[in-house]
Amino acid sequence: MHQALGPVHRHSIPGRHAYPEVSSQRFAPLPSYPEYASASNGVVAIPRPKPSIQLADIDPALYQNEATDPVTPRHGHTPQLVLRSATATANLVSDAASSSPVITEESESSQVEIPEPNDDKESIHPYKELPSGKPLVWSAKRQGLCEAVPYYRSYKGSLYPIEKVAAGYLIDAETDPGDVFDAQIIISSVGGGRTRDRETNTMVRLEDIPDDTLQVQAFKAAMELNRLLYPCRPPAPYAVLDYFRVTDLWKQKMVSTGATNGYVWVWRMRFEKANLSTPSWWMPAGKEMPATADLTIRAPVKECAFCRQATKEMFEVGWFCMNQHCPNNYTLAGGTEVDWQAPLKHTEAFLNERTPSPGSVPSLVPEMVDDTTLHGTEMACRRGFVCPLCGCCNRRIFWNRLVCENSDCGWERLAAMKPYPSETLDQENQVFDERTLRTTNRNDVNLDVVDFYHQDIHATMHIKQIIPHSHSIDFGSHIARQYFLPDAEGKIIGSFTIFSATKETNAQPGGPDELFRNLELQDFGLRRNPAAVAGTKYEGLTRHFQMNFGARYKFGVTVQSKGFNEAPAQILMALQRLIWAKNQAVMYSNAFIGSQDAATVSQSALLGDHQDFNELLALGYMEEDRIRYHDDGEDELGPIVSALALGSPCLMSFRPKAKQQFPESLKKGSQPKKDPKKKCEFHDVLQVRMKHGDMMVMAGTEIQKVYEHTVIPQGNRRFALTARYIDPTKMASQEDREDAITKGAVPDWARQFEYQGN
Ligand SMILES: O=C(O)CCC(=O)C(=O)O
Repeated sequence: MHQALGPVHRHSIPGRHAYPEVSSQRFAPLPSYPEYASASNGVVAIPRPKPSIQLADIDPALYQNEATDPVTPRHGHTPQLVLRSATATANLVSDAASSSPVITEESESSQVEIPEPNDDKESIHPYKELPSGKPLVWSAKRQGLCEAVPYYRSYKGSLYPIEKVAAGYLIDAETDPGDVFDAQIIISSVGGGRTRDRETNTMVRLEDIPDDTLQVQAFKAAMELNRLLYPCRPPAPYAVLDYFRVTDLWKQKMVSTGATNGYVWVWRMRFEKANLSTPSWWMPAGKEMPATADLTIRAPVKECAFCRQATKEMFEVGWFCMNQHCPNNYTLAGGTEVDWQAPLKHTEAFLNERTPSPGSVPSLVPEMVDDTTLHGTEMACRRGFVCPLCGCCNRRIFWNRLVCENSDCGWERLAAMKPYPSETLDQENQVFDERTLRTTNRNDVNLDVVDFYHQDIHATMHIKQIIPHSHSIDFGSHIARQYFLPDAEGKIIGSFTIFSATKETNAQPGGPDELFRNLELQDFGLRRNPAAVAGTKYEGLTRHFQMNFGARYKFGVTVQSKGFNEAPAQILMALQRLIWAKNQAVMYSNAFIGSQDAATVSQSALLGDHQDFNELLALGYMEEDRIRYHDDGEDELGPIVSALALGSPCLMSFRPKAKQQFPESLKKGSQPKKDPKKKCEFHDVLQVRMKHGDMMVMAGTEIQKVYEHTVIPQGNRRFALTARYIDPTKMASQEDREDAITKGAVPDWARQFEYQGN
């Protein structure tokens, strides 16, 4: 039986260990709140290794094509197209074979060496010649390419479309017979449609490339709009070739040993370099560059007598209709069937056709952002950049420095933060409030909280059937709302408490305002760290910046760490506030849980004596940064995690982990058919707004086992200072244990910051 609870009034702080008075709340039904994880778009990914570790805070864009999100062209660039990469030329047929681009020597634009790629390139092209030049823009990491250039932001798949028009293209690692890679012409197939053959370990085609794929449509659009297209290739794992245009797009029969009739229909395309008068760096030294383009050469176009469809004569065997649905397709003039099993060689006329210059061709090198009018955490600053010295595509790794990732280069520039204006923070809060209020009204959520305090739509959304118990506690300095989270059987496993600070609390000396204003301008070590496949070209950096203090916190990401005795005073001030919040949250949580029927409570929910925090992880978020669903459930962690929020507001959401047996009705969509092992995700059961100065406490080890949480900032500059206890006795080595004890000890001078909730 759960007891009925009466309202509590402001400024009533209950006595220690007494069961506090609490306010009961009505709960609204499951709201249809927005989903933040975007769905996959069905673009077929080029083959690549799976990340070796699964991590919650890896940049989500790595595993979903950014192009699936609504994309607006940035920097006002003409959409372009990119071609790729290390293995692309392995089987290029025809006259391109001996002249395919490979390793580079020196760039005209730079005296800095492009480092030797550390992937498989050399073993694939050992016989090929060095190229005559160097790319202006190149990248050792796919994430670097995607973050630094506006024309290729596709983390998955080979195509980068902008508003459904092909803008950048990565030449597929796999090739088809008839592919051409020349100084000015590239002929290739639309990506995707291949499957790995287990016996031969090669990629084979088993299915037609459908006409309505995103890729085919995007290339059609690019061709119709006469857009400039953009390929890229070795010598670096990713190297930008130049602007290209799609001149032809057609469907061709390709041999397939797996297909029932022995072939599949594949979309093919011909790219032509936009600026025909500039050298193509990827051509081997000594290879003659094409003479002035002859714009009069044209391959004849003929109409089929059966289907009336016009087809260009592009193969040496002669003209034939290429309409897949025409009864006369693949039949030569004399009635002989075209031998589609033999590689079809393109005619000289088709290869030598040239299109008149499009006029000015934009620069391949995006301009460095002029940040003089920015504050430093806006997206324009957060994006990567192309090194002005060596052309390397760089990710924004450090909070307030731009550093070229090419270790042979050394280019570096300070990117000092400017104070984030209070008015902008107010605006962010206002927008967030309005949005939340709309959702609140729409879903009739938590109205009693609004009514109760008449001032604060905290708009916590939760599902009444799942979280039936919550209460509010007024500390004067903070209003706390405490939610009791159950497991799938309904037993309480712990609590989540959010302490909302008043403006006066924030403004106190040593309070959140002062902490934020100090931390935002300091370099206290924040940086992004590899969260997946570190060291490879698929390495993914986290979507936020980290620095650890106190005992080392070992989770999937290796974060640099300093002892508390080396931490800035602001970190230790925050730590003391978090210790206060922890103690209050645990006291009230224990009081409520202790009052419940023992059968309805999990044993671990009631927390006995616990250690103070010995670790604090600082996270910095710039525009659009976030932390994905994850738990804080590492074995060495104590049962309580607490965080102080500074700066822009955020939304924190909890959902049961996919393996949990919560009601089916709580699931999003139905079981994925393609992958029966993949569990369906649950809806969020609790969403809480956290604003500047607020603190949250998660209490109970099982919470981390049953639920996962995500935090999505709603503005451009936010810090989260999250404290935990890391148990040295559970650490693997004596060295780690000693290190944790030394680094996790709070220095005596920090006792002056002890916080009493005032
Ligand atoms: O408040 C935040 O930004 C995220 C904190 C968090 O989820 C964590 O550190 O585990």
